[in-house]
Amino acid sequence: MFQYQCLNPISKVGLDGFTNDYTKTEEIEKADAILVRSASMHEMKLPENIQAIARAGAGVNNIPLQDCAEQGIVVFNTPGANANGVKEMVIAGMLLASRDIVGGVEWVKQEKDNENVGKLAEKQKKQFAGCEIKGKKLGVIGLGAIGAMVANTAIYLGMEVYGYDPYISVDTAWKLSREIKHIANVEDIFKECDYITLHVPLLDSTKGMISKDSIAMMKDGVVLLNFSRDLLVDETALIDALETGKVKKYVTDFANPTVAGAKNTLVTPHLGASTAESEDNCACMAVKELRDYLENGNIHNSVNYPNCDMGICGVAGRIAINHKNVVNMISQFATVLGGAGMNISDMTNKSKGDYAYTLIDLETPATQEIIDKLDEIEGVLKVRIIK
Ligand SMILES: NC(=O)C1=CN([C@@H]2O[C@H](COP(=O)(O)OP(=O)(O)OC[C@H]3O[C@@H](n4cnc5c(N)ncnc54)[C@H](O)[C@@H]3O)[C@@H](O)[C@H]2O)C=CC1
Ligand SMILES: O=C(O)CCC(=O)C(=O)O
Repeated sequence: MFQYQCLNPISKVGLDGFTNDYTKTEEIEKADAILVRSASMHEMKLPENIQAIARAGAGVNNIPLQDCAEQGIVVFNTPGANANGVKEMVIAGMLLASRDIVGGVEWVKQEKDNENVGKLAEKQKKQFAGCEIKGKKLGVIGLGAIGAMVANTAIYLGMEVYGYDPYISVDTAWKLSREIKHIANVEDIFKECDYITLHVPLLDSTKGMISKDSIAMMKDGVVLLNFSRDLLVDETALIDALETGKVKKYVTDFANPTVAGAKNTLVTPHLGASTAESEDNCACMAVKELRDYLENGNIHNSVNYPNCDMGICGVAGRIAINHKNVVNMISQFATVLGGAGMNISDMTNKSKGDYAYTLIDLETPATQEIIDKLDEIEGVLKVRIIK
């Protein structure tokens, strides 16, 4: 039996993927797993009983990944599961920034009691007019699940698309339209593009990537779209650029006091993934990942531990060991198991950065005594009997 806690509302369609062996708890001390969306976990103390955290979404900047890894807690996300939802918001954002659609709608509302509203509209509409996106240059920074979809869709809309991602995955590269121009230097995007959209994770290396200097390189009247995270942009510098008209519009999904009432901003309340489809997709993927980890020890889509798969646990015994990626671990595991007369029938060891994971199938079920001995080995962070 397993217990899980939800730190945010998680789609029922996804939670229905848990079998009767799972129950929901409000007590973190009882939970084996946590499901989370955007709730910040940085100040939370995670008890030893927590085995895994699944972020029903892409961005994991709300989770202390390193601390979790150090506690042997595997953190998952759901790559691509909400990408279409965000892509549709980005396309909407480009259109809303191109004509003053929001201002026009507001104007009509204000004139709701004016019986000449139709006639007046013909006179007033020029103040809300703008341009089309067809033929304009769009720079996409970050060509992962979302960026690739935005780039491909913009091609269909007749835009000239420049794509920049020095770490692009082979899978995503295959999915990109051949009409997208591959940009090797992000400054070319700053200098050339009419619209620039950000689709990178918030990391130390990406924080503040849109700075006073990068804004200075941009074309006058550029539109900046940020559906990734607010800290990617030096928003104080951006507000100055919006005041002068250097940046025509800032479309952002991240409300904060700096941008909420600022001139020429279109701010949405983190709505990118708020569609029934995205919420269901993320929750289904998150639940699947947690179940495979808790029931079989397999890891798929972890952001702090390596992927590892030994299939469904149909053997007599299986143990999972989360440990530091240091020398001599496997021989120590084998010594403990061999010393207890336990024969290893299969084994996988994978590493990711400073952390590693070993799954061991045994011809006999593991005992608590063995687990305690493995736990004593220096560098071992967590040991679990799967079966
Ligand atoms: N507004 C919303 O509701 C949502 C926001 N997001 C945000 O969007 C971000 C991207 O999401 P996905 O596309 O699903 O993630 P992803 O992991 O599929 O793609 C991120 C891409 O950024 C690239 N990248 C990393 N550093 C870079 C750099 N310095 N310059 C250029 N490219 C760089 C990576 O190589 C990768 O291809 C998330 O990390 C999250 O912060 C994601 C989903 C919903
Ligand atoms: O769960 C949400 O609504 C936020 C989605 C998001 O920002 C993400 O997946 O990175």
